[in-house]
Amino acid sequence: MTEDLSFKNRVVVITGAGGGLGRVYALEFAKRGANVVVNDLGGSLGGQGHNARAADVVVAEIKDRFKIEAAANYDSVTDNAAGIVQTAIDRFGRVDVIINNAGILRDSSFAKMQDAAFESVVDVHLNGAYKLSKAAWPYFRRQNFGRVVNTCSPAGLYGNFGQANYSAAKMGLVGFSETLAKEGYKNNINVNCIVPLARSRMTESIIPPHILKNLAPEKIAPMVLYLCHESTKVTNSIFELAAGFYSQIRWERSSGQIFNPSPESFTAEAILDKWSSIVDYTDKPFNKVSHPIQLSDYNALIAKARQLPANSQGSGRIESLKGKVVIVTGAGAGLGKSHALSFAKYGAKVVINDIRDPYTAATEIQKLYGEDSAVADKHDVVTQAQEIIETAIKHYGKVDVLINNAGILRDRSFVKMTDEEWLIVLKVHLYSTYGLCNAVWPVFLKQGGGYIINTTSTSGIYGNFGQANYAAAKAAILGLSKTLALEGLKANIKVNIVAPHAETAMTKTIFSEKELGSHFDPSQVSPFFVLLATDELSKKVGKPVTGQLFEVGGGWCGQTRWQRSKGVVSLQPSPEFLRDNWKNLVDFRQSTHPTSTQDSSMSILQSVTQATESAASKALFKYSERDVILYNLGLGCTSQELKYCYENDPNFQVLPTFGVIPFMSSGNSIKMDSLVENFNYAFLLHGEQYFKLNKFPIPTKGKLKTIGKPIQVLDKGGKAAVIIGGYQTINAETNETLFYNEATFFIRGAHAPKAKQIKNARAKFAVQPFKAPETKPDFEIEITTDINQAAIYRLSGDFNPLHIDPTVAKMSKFPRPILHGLCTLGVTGKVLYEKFGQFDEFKVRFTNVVYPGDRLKVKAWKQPNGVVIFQTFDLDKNYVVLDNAALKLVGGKANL
Ligand SMILES: CCCCCCC[C@@H](O)CC(=O)SCCNC(=O)CCNC(=O)[C@H](O)C(C)(C)COP(=O)(O)OP(=O)(O)OC[C@H]1O[C@@H](n2cnc3c(N)ncnc32)[C@H](O)[C@@H]1OP(=O)(O)O
Repeated sequence: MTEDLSFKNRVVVITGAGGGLGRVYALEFAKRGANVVVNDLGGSLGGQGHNARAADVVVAEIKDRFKIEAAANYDSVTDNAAGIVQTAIDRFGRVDVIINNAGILRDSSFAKMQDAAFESVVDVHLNGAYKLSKAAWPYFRRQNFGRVVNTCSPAGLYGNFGQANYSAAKMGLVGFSETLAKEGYKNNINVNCIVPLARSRMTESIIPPHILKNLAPEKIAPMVLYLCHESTKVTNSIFELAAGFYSQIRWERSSGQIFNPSPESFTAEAILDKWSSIVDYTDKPFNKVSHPIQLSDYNALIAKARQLPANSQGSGRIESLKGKVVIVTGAGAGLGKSHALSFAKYGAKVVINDIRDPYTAATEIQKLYGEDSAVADKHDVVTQAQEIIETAIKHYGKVDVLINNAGILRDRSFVKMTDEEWLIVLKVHLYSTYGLCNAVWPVFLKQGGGYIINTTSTSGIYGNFGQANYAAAKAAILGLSKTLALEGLKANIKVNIVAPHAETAMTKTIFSEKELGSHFDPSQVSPFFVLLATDELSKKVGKPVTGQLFEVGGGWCGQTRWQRSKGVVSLQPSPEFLRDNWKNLVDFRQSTHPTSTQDSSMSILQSVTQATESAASKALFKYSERDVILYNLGLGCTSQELKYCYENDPNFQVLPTFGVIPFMSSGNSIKMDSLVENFNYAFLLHGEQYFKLNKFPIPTKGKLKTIGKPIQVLDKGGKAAVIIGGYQTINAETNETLFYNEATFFIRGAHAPKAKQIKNARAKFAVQPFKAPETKPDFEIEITTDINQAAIYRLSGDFNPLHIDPTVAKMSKFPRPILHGLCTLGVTGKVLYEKFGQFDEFKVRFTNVVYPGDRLKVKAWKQPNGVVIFQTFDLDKNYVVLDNAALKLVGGKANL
């Protein structure tokens, strides 16, 4: 199919269209025949100022280039969203598409975040999108057609340091969109979310320039156009995209664990005992792993749960809550009261906050657990967060745990929802959660840690008819919490999120007839909250449990995470490309589970780099004397060594380790991301290298071709996956084989499932063990690497930013850029070649990281049959960096 998707006679409203993404969308829609309302307030990135020019310039450009009418609008989405839609109606008589794109940033660490920075960002992104959608909705319903694209961000899905406000707003848009999609379905109103990473005013300040250059807004527009076309049926979906990479992202819910729900044995200890099963994503007899758009079938789960015998309590007792101070908001009744009672049972002191009656619950707890066990607090969570924290400090001198539980419902279909109903629900759930977290944060920082458990809802995760306000607020809490978890990690503050399923006064209106009275009791939820606030949980898991989302109720406990399709890449994308490749785009068979903004962004950019390189690798590897000199310089050769640096020297030559260079340009004939799960280029390290030279000296120029294939794919206990590629390099003109390489890549955090593991035969020398003897070496030499060594070496073809870019190095968990493994190999190879002469086989294991500037010591031991075992040691770091290493001299002769 090649036919162009036309937008003739369609009217498209785009907010923030004076520049960046919005402008490119506007131009693309207009190019395809749409009348566009270019809305731009003309404000600065921080949201101040007013300047009509930005929208005018785009309108003029549209008219000039495409000879079609467009209209400028300068209203703010927060103050007059209806005015923006009105411009469409006044100028073009209808509105078909709205793109909620306008945004501002007010980044700051959570410790320093001001209320105004939180509120203004939520206001523009979330409330603005609500108001514009609300204004367009009646038109969409009447004409039985509408398309909405809301702009989310990786910061919303995964959290991002310094962006608590932005994460909340952007994730809020996900819950909001899911709800609108459900409500709009029967009127042919499609609502989707895009999660772009694009070059814009916003990203320019936070993404390194070499990455930015791939992030053109032109690569995002095709998806927006495709989603808005009348022939596109896609709705209620989320798409992550950048730089020509397009994928779908959806929720994945673990099969979880069922327990007998009766309070006698459904305890925090019982849950702790089965923790690994709760976070296990394999099918179980009672439940399958799922990719839902709604809550679990709790009726079926509780029916099965009730059949179970009493739960095992395991061997671990929970002691860490004794004397801890726990604030529970909305604790006068329902879930909050149940949480408070559960904490008190474990020896904690509870602050019972409730705006109506905190006293009855507090008295009940005091009667059970003593006068000092509870204190009532009647402050308003929306306006008196600070006072609530102070109640705890005044009575108990500290706060250890904050449970944000207070909530209200104002359910109403979107078409009827009033602005008051929207705002009050956001205030009670989202603004109060923010406010309380913000008020307790300095207390936790001072105390050296703390626990926050925020309450979300399945409506927030999946959206729910009639709950646009509640879904938006609860999803926003999710985004907020993910950022808090990231920011809190170093300070020992753990933040988790639970979507409870329980029948309370608040939820009475939304439970179906069938469910009411089926005893989804709060006691089936509270032990889970208790466990999340214990030290025992992280101790058992072996790392901090934080930033996680759980669904709990009726005796069932599960975890929910993001799953991303493998996606498709196009270097010259178009809406038609997406239409024609849609099946592949939404194919989840080779999915990943990104967990952080860095993780997600790096793997996207890697997919694009691979595709680019793969296109390039179809070409020849051509090299000249210039490339030879550059390679030799990259290994530290100097102008004192003319045979390596001057093409007219009679002995001009390339060092023999050049045999590892040509294969790098074809490395992407092996698609690493499809061989292992959770592949992330940022966590790839070169593990080992073997090569064989069939021709020496190596010609100083040539045209070569390399064909690579995976020969082994291994799993290292879930901690890493290893891919070993075999690469044959031939002279493209004579077909003569020049080199054979086996490269081992060690990918931290990846996993090779059984079905994908391969174990084909390897070269004999490559797998032979070569332990460094304990005897005195036959040869040793010190080499000082240059501080610029990686900067020069990369020009020979390995442009992995890990070796030059401090930001990428940090993402990969190194303090600064590291040296290429093959550079350490080459530096070592040079001194051994000069000492022992020509070799034809060579292998090493990279055992530790070398930093440019490090001093190295190479030691070598001559063996029978012309083998030389060697080892390279980093004198600055005091560790071995090349081990299990040997070379085989040509003809078995050594120059010793
Ligand atoms: C062609 C196109 C693609 C181009 C890509 C270009 C990529 C380059 O730009 C990237 C680079 O140059 S990175 C720089 C060079 N490499 C390094 O610095 C890595 C140094 N090594 C390490 O840090 C650790 O050894 C480390 C982290 C690798 C392993 O350490 P640990 O996690 O402590 O492992 P350990 O517990 O000791 O062992 C676990 C299992 O893994 C095996 N193993 C260990 N080191 C290995 C290594 N270096 N290579 C391969 N396998 C290795 C162990 O044998 C063990 O396996 P098993 O469990 O089966 O016994």
